[in-house]
Amino acid sequence: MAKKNKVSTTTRKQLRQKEDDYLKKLETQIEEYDLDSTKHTVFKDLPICHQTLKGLRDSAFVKMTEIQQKSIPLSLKGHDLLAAARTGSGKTLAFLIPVIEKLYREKWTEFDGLGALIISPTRELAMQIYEVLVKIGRHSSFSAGLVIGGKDVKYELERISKINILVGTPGRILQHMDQAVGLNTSNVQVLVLDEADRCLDMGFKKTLDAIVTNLPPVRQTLLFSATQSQSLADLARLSLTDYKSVGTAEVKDSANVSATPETLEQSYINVELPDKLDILYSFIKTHLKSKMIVFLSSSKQVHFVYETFRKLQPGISLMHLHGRQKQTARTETLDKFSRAQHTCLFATDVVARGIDFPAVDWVVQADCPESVDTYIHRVGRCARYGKHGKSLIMLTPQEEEGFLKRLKQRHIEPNKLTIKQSRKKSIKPQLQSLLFQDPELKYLGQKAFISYVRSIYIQKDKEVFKFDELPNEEFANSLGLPGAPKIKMKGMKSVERAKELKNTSRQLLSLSKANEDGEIVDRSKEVRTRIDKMFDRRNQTVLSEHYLNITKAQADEDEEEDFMTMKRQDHQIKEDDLPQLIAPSSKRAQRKATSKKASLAGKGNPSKMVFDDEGLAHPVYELEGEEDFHARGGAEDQKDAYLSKEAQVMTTRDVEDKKLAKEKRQEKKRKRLEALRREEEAGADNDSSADEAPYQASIGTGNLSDDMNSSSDEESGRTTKRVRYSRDNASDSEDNSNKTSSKGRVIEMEHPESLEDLESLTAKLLQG
Ligand SMILES: Nc1ncnc2c1ncn2[C@@H]1O[C@H](COP(=O)(O)OP(=O)(O)OP(=O)(O)O)[C@@H](O)[C@H]1O
Repeated sequence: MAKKNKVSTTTRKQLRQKEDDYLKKLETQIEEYDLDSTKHTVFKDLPICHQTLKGLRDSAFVKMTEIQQKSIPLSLKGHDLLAAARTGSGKTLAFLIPVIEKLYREKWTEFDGLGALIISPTRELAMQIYEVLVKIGRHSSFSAGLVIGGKDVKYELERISKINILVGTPGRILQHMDQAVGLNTSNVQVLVLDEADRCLDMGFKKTLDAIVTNLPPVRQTLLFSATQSQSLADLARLSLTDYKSVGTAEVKDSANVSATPETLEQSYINVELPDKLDILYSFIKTHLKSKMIVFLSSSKQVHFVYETFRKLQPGISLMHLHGRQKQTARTETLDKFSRAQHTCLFATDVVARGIDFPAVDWVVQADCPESVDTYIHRVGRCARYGKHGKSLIMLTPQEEEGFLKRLKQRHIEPNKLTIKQSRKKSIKPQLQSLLFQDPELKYLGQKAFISYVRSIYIQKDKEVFKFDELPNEEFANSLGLPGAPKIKMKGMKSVERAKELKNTSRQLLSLSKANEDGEIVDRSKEVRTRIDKMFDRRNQTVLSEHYLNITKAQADEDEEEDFMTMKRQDHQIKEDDLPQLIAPSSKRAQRKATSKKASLAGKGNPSKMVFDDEGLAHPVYELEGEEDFHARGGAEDQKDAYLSKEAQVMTTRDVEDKKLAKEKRQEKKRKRLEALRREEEAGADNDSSADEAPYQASIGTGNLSDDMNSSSDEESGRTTKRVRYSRDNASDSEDNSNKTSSKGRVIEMEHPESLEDLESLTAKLLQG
């Protein structure tokens, strides 16, 4: 046994030695590795471990892409890196391989905690990176974890301490850093930012800074992106000092090099904004055998186009994906779209970056992107890894010149396409009819309109996006809306901004038929059809429902319209016409407002009015036997006589009513006593005097006393509790015919075991 142990110890020592030798050899190979990328074209040439090589081979990765050839050796040598390469050129592997290798060479184990942190700006991208990591790292012994928003944070918390390589979105990673006791970041060896320019931009600045302050200053940092826009100051935040750049010059602005894939065929069409949906629909109809992504500027746009096009049934499966969907729905769509052959996905820029959808034929940018970078990322969803792909961007006449100029500066020159009029189909009537039938759709349309207008308004590049020139009314009609929703700007901070908005708000105000003083122009003389009116009515309901129910949750949902509110132009009603709907603020005042008594108070005594044949109202005495009445004299003269006569009648009636009520009461009590007597007789046989545990309960207004007993009914085989019911009821004391004293009168009942028992007991008591 001892010998065996000795052998195994020796073997272990030998193994360790062998491993150390292997690691030393790897280190030497890395040091001596020739950085001339043309010399090494396959992964096998790289100084990386067997396990990683096997993982790559199993995943059918054999030949390296250009960015991989250039960047992996540098990363292996331990340099910080700023790498840029076209979309779909294999950047994911370019950073994952060095991460795995670094931990391998450091002999990382699960007890060493977190060794590498990979940050991605979107959940979808993080998921994808994680999948590739699991694929190529399947023969390694590290543990990997994915932390993204929308997932169960508690579940993640429990496991996070054992993770060696963590992939996630900035917000969720920081949340874990704040919450997870087990997440020790003091040992992190490598930090990776995928889509670095996005991670570094203002939206993520604070979060990223907070994450970085939790990391050790001595570490390797790798930044990857298809576009590079960050300043040196941004890089300094990440303590990138002596870093190497790969491919950044090409991507940025070197002469004649476009940042888009060479295999991508790019085109554009000039489309008037109100024709956009017609063209989009016609495009989809003529590309039914394609897999395409249609980019729109906002979630609301996506939602609206998806819902309406779905109803129009173009003949291809439709999907939609945007950031306001639940994570499960997003993941499901992502998965479905990846697997589908012919399909159309309407999406926001949430999938513009990094997502590797297989075999996408077309990328259609229905709304102009905010920048050339976004354009590059969007079109990069097709033509990936050397495959062929096509892109189409729709530019309005206002956007065309400016955006083409921007593209040209980055050496992107899409071909102009024209639309065959014969293939163009107008869907405006269908949209109008759909929105007319479905108020929810109409509501979506209004939201889509507003979010589009807003998206144009907030764009920084005013040479491309001209808010003032938007054909609002026509655009609204093209969405199927009867008119442009009125948009009220909020939060205008600077005078300049206010000035800028003056023209446009005037334009919008004129649409709402109100003059500059805010007076409503009389629309009664306009010719309005029955359908117009119905439309208005429905619309009112929809809006009121949504706007009256705005809660905090909804406010979150509507954050996009933070500085805008919507008011339908044809909803303007003069304030005088409206009933007072101002809600009282205090609870007391609210109670008062809803109390009938309070609402009648202060209105004086009510007087009954009767309407004559002409519909005129009269006090009741005026119309009683009208002719006789007038024969007896004027109304004022007869008023007092009439009132005293009526008072006499009422007194007589009152006496009769009281008498009748007393008789009814006596009859009821007589019946009740009879029933009680019958019950007492029937209950005498089963009575038990055995003391049992007290039982407390209360039913209705009667009190069950503490001396309630329960007994066991052995015959029936179930526990039957008997309760002594002592009633102290004021009405009983009035009853002189009752010989039993009302106080302490005992009614013995079966204690209710079930709800039915309870109900029957209540019924019995009430009867009694
Ligand atoms: N060496 C390789 N051999 C074969 N296929 C590869 C190789 N490297 C990457 N790929 C494939 O190329 C596609 C694009 O890779 P990846 O998603 O890493 O691109 P990317 O440069 O990160 O793109 P983006 O800029 O859009 O994020 C993926 O399907 C990936 O599997």
